[in-house]
Amino acid sequence: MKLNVEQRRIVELEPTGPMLIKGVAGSGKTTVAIRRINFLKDHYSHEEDDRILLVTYNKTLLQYIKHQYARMADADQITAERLFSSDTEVEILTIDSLMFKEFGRYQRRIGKKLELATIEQMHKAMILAIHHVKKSYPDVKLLSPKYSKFLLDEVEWILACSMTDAETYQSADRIGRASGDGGTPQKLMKNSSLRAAIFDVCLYFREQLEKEGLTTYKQMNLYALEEIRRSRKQAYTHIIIDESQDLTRVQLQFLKELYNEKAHSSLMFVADNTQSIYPLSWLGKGRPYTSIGYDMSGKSRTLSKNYRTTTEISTAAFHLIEADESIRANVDFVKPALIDRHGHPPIYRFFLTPQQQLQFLIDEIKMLQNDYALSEICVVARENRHIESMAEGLVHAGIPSGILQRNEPDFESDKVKLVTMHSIKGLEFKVIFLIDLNSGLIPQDRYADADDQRTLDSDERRLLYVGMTRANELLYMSSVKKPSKFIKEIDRRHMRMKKDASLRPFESIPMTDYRLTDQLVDLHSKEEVIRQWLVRELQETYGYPLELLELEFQVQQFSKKGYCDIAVMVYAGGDARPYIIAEVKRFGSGIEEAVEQLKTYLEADSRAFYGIATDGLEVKIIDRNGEEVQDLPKCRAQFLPETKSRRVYSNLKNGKLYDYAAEEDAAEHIEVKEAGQEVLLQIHEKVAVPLIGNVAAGIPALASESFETAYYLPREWVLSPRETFSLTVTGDSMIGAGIHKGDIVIVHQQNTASNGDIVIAVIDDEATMKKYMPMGNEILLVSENPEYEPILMRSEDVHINGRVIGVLKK
Ligand SMILES: Nc1ncnc2c1ncn2[C@@H]1O[C@H](COP(=O)(O)OP(=O)(O)OP(=O)(O)O)[C@@H](O)[C@H]1O
Repeated sequence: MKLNVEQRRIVELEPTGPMLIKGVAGSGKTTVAIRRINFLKDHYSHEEDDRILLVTYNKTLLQYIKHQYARMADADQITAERLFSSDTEVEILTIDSLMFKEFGRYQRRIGKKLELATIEQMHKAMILAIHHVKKSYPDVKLLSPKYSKFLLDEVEWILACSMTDAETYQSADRIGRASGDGGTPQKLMKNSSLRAAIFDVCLYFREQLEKEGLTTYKQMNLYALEEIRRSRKQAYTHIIIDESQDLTRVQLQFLKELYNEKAHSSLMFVADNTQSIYPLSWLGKGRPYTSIGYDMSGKSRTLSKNYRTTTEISTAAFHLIEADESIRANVDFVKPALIDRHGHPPIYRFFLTPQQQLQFLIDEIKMLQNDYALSEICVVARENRHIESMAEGLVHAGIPSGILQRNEPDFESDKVKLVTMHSIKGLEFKVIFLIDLNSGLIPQDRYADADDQRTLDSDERRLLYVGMTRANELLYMSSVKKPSKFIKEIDRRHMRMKKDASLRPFESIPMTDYRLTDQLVDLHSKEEVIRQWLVRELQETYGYPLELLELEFQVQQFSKKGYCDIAVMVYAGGDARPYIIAEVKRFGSGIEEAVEQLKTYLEADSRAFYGIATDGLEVKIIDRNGEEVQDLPKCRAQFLPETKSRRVYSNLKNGKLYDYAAEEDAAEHIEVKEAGQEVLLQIHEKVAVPLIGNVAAGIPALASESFETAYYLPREWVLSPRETFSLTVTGDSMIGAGIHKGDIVIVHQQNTASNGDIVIAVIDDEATMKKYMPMGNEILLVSENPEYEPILMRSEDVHINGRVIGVLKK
């Protein structure tokens, strides 16, 4: 794999103490972290005691890194072999294993063995603590067994933040913390008797456990920190901390103690706060690095290109994040930059029962097996119980499946993997099924207090974002009974109902937006909701103008008359005939009957080609032989009453717009008018401009060969016919300049450009269309779309492929 310019620069950064690498999901943070190890080893690890540590968040991630490297090409494998050989100079370890080792030393030193308390033991100690402290704080309502769960959580947080004295807790900002379980009305004010009481609970709780020879995971970390501080064993010259946004304060302090600061040492925090999913994490909540003793000003680098997923999946995932101001306001928030890698938009399905969802997965996985190994498919749910029951269902249906174990994850065997959203962090699969995205389950419905629930919603939203951004190629999402409110926040335009079909998921349309109402008898019928959705889909997604749609279209079946719910009429030889017919049923009522009805209509009227039956939940498309087909055809120009293809030509050479029409079958027959004028322009000479591909592919080296499609333009619109080509626009980075996906850009092949030109530029072997703005030795490539950040590049890293001189717009 070839790193991009920014990634390479980070790998080769000169070590200057603490530094921060911020990046969006899939931007290569882990990749960069691993590559950097060898760079440090080769150039900044020359003293005898120099050692390098890469810390991963958990064992799954550690195993995953090993697994990924084992599958890489030769050059990378050499990297891997160097890393995973029994090399005393480099260690790749989980934060837990590091701390557990130190905890062991602590126990040996004090000569006492401490066991991890079970949930029940912790609960018991908490109840004792509540009763004990209540005596001193009789007025504090929170001191009640009813709130033991919340108090336990708060105590864990106090310990995780190493607040070892009451004053620190009294003045702490409880960023991202709820104020109480079950809708406790009090907010936990600073310097209050409430906080004093909670801190006493914390002390007494620890005492109780210790008496029993017990400890908690968070307390164990504190012991480890105490031990490392005693031994002052600064063991590593370079430390790279992956997923640092999820570490607790104690864990961060612990790593700081391991850092052996020298003139050539480095401490690299690799983070993405948008993926911070643990409520006890310290930096992920937006706290500054100064809170752990580091000033990162001028020491941070950003990776914003998501290489893992397609633009379609990234866009849908980002919609979730965009809807939450508190996530975007985080100091270290990085807006993802989209890359020109396109694929299938996420598929969303809604089901009435878990059995329907299971059946859908079974059918879909069986179909996917033609293109994917089972090990490339992963099913992800919010809760363990959902993956357990899904695993059982899949195995029962004969699909080899297994839950990915945290400690010993099996990535190799050819089985569908199942995992929770928390555990999939850092991993990736070609196909992801996110199941049970149900109301009340994600986000969990835990607090009556609106502020508390909002805080929890943000955490849960990030969790779903993590899940969505794990997919390399295909993302499925599904809900049962009632969809999660997050689903509604993802614009339907970014989702599909079915694989390889353009149909978007069902959405209920308000009656005020109903279309073709003049053809309706009963606006209130239950089927109408479904029909209106399908009308909109036929119009917006498939491009059939409303004038072509007829409702209650009459089909003559011998002596009987039938009426199909929608007919899409097309023109052929001047006459309109039905082309697609549709039957709709009440939401969720099944489509078998509708499919049978369609078949008889298609038999009766041999002019119709396709039928579509749907109840909003299920959809089936058939051809006139009754065979199932993947999708409906989109509207084509020849379906319309006229046969000319009409476009607008925006001539960037003179800034004028023209109405442009070409015959569908004889492209050289063109008519051109200045926009809005009646008079046709005289065309003395025409040139054929070949369509050689799309913008993402750029202009190939041998662009002078003959190509199938060409657009004919007046000679004066181009500069030099032999160096003029056309490309289809694939992305939406220039919508502000009126250039949209599907438009055709006319490009003059050239290697230079002037300020303000729209150019096809190649960066890292990838072509892209941008506005060109030179700035000294660097070049600013600007998108005309606020969603995309400008890219500043060194001139030598940018290759100009051509200049856009005109746009043929639909
Ligand atoms: N320059 C590149 N070219 C092609 N693929 C890349 C490049 N950089 C990274 N990738 C690929 O993108 C995917 C994501 O990389 P990686 O896991 O390192 O990202 P990350 O930022 O750590 O992701 P996350 O935070 O979401 O876990 C991997 O499949 C990796 O191989």
